[in-house]
Amino acid sequence: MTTKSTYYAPTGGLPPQTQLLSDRAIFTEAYAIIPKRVLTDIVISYLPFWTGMRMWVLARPLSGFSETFSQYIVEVEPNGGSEKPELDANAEGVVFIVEGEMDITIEGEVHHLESGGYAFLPPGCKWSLKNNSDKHVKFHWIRKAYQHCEGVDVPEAFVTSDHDVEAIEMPGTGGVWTTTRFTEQSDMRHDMHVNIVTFQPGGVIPFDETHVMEHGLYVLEGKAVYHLNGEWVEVEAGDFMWLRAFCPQSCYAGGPGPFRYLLYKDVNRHMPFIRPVK
Ligand SMILES: NC(=O)N[C@H](N)C(=O)O
Repeated sequence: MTTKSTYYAPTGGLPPQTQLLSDRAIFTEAYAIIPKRVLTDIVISYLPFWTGMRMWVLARPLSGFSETFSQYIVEVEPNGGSEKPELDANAEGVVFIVEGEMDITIEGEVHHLESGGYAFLPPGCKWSLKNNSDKHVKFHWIRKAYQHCEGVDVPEAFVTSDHDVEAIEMPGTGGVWTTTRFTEQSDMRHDMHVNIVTFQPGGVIPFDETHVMEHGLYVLEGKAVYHLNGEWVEVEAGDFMWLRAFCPQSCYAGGPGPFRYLLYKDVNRHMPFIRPVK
């Protein structure tokens, strides 16, 4: 299936001086909302061994105990990139392009990724990245410490695109709620899923899902009201939601177009054993 999508990609700079001060940035014990207008020059970060890049950190483990992932939006200038993007040998990652194009080299093979392009990078994978185009490229980079499991292989790297993977209807929803799955749910090599969830206008999660798995949700397109831990929050393209384990969640897609988000979820593992069994 080939359909072109336009994703929200932040612009940086500062909001105009005329902007109202009312804001929807929220941080509670169960969730955080980072609205798109918070993604300004004030919150820019950089990383070692990168050139011509800046990034917005959307999520990272806070307590060092129960949170599983970090998520960045990375902007790379023409000719920018990194020969040593990942410094942690046990980190796996997903890269998802929201604007522009770039080349990613994985184990010596060069792949050209455009908007909607998706790369899975397993732990220990050798990869590098370069923007060979004449425009900025922007992408999400989601990272997690891989949970090895004796007898289960580490998954291999792959490259695909939102445009090449068919969205699957959630049972009984008549197609108003679909999920684009980039890995098979039954593939036990994977301990994280980064999928795209799409609701057509009026589509709903009709009950407060409550589960131990964490989420990062970045709104790629459209708008909705999300019900988070008993509170209604309006969200739109460019907003980020960080949901801690157990945060009750449901939503209502407001239209007029589809409501789509990139969804991180930790899956397929026992909870970590903190102490070895004697
Ligand atoms: N908020 C969500 O989209 N949650 C998903 N249904 C999920 O947990 O897979």
